[in-house]
Amino acid sequence: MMWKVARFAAASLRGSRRLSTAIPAPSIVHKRGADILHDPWFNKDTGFPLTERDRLGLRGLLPPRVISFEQQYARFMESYQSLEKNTQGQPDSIVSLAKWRILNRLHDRNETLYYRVLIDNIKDFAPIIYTPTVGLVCQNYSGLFRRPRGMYFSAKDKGEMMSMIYNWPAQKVDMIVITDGSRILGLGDLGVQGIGIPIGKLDMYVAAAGINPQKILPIMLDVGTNNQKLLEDPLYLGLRRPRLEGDEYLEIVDEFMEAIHTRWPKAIVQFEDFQMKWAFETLQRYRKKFCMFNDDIQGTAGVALAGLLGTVRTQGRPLEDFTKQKIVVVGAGSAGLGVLSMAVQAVARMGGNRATATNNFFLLDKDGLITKERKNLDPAAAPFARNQGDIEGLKEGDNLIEVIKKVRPHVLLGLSGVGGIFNEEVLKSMRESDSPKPAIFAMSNPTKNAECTAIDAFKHAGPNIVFGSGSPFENVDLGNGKVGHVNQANNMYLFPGIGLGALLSGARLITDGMLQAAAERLASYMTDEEIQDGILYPSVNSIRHITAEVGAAALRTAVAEGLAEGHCEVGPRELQQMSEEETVEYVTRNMWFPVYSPLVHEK
Ligand SMILES: NC(=O)c1ccc[n+]([C@@H]2O[C@H](COP(=O)([O-])OP(=O)(O)OC[C@H]3O[C@@H](n4cnc5c(N)ncnc54)[C@H](O)[C@@H]3O)[C@@H](O)[C@H]2O)c1
Ligand SMILES: O=C(O)C[C@H](O)C(=O)O
Ligand SMILES: [Mg+2]
Repeated sequence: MMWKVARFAAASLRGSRRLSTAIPAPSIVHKRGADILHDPWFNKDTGFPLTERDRLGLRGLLPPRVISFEQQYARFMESYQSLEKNTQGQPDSIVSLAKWRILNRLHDRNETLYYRVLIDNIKDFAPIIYTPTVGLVCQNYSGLFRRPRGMYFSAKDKGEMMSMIYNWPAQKVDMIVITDGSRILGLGDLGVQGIGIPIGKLDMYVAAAGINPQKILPIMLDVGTNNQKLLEDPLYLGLRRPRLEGDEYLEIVDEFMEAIHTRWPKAIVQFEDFQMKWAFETLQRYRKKFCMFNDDIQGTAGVALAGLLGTVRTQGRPLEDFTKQKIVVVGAGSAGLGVLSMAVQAVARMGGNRATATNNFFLLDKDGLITKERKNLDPAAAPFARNQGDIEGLKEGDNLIEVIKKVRPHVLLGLSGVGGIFNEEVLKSMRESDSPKPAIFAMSNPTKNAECTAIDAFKHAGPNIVFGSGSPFENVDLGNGKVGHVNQANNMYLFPGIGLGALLSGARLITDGMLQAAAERLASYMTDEEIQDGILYPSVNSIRHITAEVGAAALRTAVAEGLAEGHCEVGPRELQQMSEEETVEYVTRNMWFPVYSPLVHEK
């Protein structure tokens, strides 16, 4: 990694705001003296100018020299580099956690500097503050816990949430990510320790969508855990009781949603990492009432759809040929079913027959191929259940190898949470695919839960595959100067834009139309040349630009569907009059960018 101050300057210029050269607008602070130094929203560490030190009662509380933002930035990056050097050769988990700690300490102390280093170095830092390290952080939460972040609502707070919500110190909240910790990545039920996920997702909201960090709120809904190990751990920080079920569970979520919308009626709520039954139930329950979405079902679906459409393009075929792609999905959970539902909508939009849209889809769960013969067939999976024998020899419960051999799919997509399930034999069988460029998506997280590694995919399935994974892998050297490109098929390419588009349009709801528009914009982002090289998604380095485009697409659809009520001083009529280009400009202009703003004290 090359860290240079020059890079800081270049990266800083990329943000649109800085081009105005204007002095940043002042921030109002209601504190004075040491209280400011202990508030990461306002703290500038040694960066407080002398006049500000005088005005805010800070004189004498800091060493006399004023250090510039650039110097503070360079100093942090040097510490980070040293840590990288000093931990060389140590196990990955130790190194990743050490990196997470140093970033987290900065986060706790000085948010402006933290978000600036995050934005400027997003490709290197996303794997630390987000997937995959965030999974490790959740697993080790009790030991890592120093300071709380976000809010915790537990089953014990029933009847109190309406008043508790006013304990949050910020006046305004725009973006909320909530989990109940019941399905954290592919790591299962982690109870209260799942709070790391909303924190990581919201960091991506700040980095990618420019949501102001003073207006984000990570939420943990602690309704107990069924993880026996945690229940027996004396240091476990959550409720030590089995999970609430049925109406008791829903009453808690209902109360939370009412409380949130009483205090912040326009806040957007993203549901994250709920076990499947509650993921679907809460989505159905709230999506017509509140501005909310479920990222695992809907965000994932859009990213996968963009990847599937890109796959069609890699084969040099027109997009409409998507209707002819044979797709095997491994994992019939919230994510897998979300992907197939969106794929059906895409087929219908391309003029395909909705009734026959599922003809080319094959769905497996832990018991193998799902057919109509399945005993206790889950109603959510029923639309994708095959008829036995509609491809020769295909039958209920066929294992993955049998399905691949009989179907010869164009795409193999894993959302099972089972690491290594695309083993050598499975990958080799993809060589018989009917596609000249078979696609393999190992979308489960974190890294050890990925269905296969990138190296194994190219090694066993062949160098001409297209590859995507939920967690990041290095590109693969295929020899002779050829590179096997690794796409990070992760919902981070969509959820920030969906949330931002909803926020800036003032959408009452998040509709299928908005989600489709977001996915289609992502799908069309790549050039034909990139697609030919197997590159389906843009570099994480350009995530702000992608998010602006995706956000604008969602916003325009909200306007077209008559759902946009406007945001701040921009009303629905003005939104309606904006051209496509102006919408993107409007979205970009509204992204928060971390700079030290002058602090003005008000009682
Ligand atoms: N890349 C992304 O953006 C993204 C987004 C969402 C979820 N995910 C990942 O997808 C995984 C699943 O998430 P989910 O919410 O759908 O979980 P889930 O628990 O709802 O579903 C998991 C599904 O996998 C099936 N399964 C388990 N073992 C299997 C096996 N051996 N063979 C075939 N199927 C098997 C289960 O029967 C179930 O249908 C997680 O690892 C999660 O991290 C990735
Ligand atoms: O969190 C991620 O990286 C993607 C996704 O939401 C998941 O649950 O795995
Ligand atoms: Mg998730």
